[in-house]
Amino acid sequence: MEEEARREDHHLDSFLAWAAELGVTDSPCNSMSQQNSNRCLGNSLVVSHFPDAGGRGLGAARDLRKGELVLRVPKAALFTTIRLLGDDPKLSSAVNGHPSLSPTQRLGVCLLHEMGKGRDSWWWPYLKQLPRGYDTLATFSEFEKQALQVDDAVWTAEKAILKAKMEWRQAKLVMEQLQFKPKFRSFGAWTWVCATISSRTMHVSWDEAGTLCPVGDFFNYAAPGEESSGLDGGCHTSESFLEDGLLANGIASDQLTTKGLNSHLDSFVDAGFEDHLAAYCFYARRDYKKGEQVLLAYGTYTNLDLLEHYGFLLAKNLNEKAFIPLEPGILSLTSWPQDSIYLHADGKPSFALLSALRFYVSSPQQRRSILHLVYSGSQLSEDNEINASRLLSKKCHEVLQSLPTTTEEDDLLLSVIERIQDMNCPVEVGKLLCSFRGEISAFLDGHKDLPAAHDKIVEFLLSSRAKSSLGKWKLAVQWRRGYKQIIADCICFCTEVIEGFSHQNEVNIPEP
Ligand SMILES: C[S@@+](CC[C@H](N)C(=O)[O-])C[C@H]1O[C@@H](n2cnc3c(N)ncnc32)[C@H](O)[C@@H]1O
Repeated sequence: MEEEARREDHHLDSFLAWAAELGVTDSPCNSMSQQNSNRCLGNSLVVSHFPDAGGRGLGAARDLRKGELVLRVPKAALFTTIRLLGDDPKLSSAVNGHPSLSPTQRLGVCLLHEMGKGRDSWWWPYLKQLPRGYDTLATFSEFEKQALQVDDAVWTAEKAILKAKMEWRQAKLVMEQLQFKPKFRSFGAWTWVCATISSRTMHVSWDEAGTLCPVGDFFNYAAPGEESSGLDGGCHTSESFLEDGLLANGIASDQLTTKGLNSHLDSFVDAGFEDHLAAYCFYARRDYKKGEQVLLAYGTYTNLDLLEHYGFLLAKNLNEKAFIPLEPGILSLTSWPQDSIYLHADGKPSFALLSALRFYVSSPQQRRSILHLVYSGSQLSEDNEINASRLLSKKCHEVLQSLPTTTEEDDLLLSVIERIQDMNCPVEVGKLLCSFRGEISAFLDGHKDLPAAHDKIVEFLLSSRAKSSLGKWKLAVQWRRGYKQIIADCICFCTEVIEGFSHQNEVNIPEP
């Protein structure tokens, strides 16, 4: 174990030295300090481990101020399709010979081609830093997918898997033509490459697939808007650094100082490629104390989005939404787009959902005259509000009853999964297996090739294959647990609304 950690540290040091040679730096523009250093970090950022927020990430090497430029990754260090094809005429002619490939497929083929070169690749120090496995939905097995329980989520996973399979079949032709070794043209390799691209690329204007950005891709995620509830309260970030660069917002490089940026913070984006500096630039979204993790807002995502594209979810996600099945009658009466009809993270119905319910429970004779009130979000009457809340509560109860496990069962399951994940002693795993056979049986049934003997099952539960699957199973259970919590909170919200009206009526009853 120690030997492995030492090896990883050594690889990281070599990578940071390699990046420094390419001009990657966390020093201010025009600073000479980096010239004496064989590492690209240390002035503003350090690589650290944040077990509860993304694992490896970048911490503040000193106190940082909101808007400070904290990292520059020059174009020469960006892993893009154009660069890779430009460096390799054979690769270029093969990839360009398949014009139907999407930008992501093209980048995927380039990345697998480079991986296939192993140590001979110029990019090897960087490639060694990429994760070996991912937990994105496209990598979920049938069992892990079904563990999501909610139809919408299972379907999202199914679509992600089907998309990866389709893209792989198309890309396989060019990978065969380039004589990739079987390991690098397998479906497993393709899901790895898709997850790498989906979770690590950054937006550039010249390629829809984006760019891999060495060192820049060490930043972990915090949802946009969180910084305003943190230290400073005033910074509005735009949607995502995947979307827009600072210069796209019209800021010239000579303004790239904290002071210059502050006047532009209303349209603040924490990262983007800047033509003037020919570099990908990263900015502090808020003030940071030395040692704190410096985070980026990759975009505004629900937990299912995060799981699909990045393979993780947030315990507290203000952008979380829960969609509940509603009969077509409710949906067809309004013109709200379907994706605006959901429950917020705190269980309250979205504006569109509440309006749709108010309209649905109103009498057909009334509907024409109240339409403008419905669209403006007004309450229509006490009865209407109570009926809308009753209907929503009923729908939520139906959803919870239709799911195979309760939140309490999910909590127990999560604690069992965590205990197995933490164990490395066969005797302890054996005991846990005896105590929680019921909970674990679905997981074991999901691994069809497993021998029935107790000691073989224990051996399997301690294997890296089981650990990877346990990690995905846990994510699926955490996701459905969060979904059920929102539904339960919505039931409480509806009860409060209904009780609020009866309480008002009691107060208003005139004295006899
Ligand atoms: C761009 S990379 C960030 C660096 C990554 N931790 C690494 O070691 O290379 C994005 C990945 O980091 C992890 N990650 C980022 N932010 C996270 C967070 N807030 N919580 C958990 N995992 C996170 C996810 O695995 C995600 O796919």
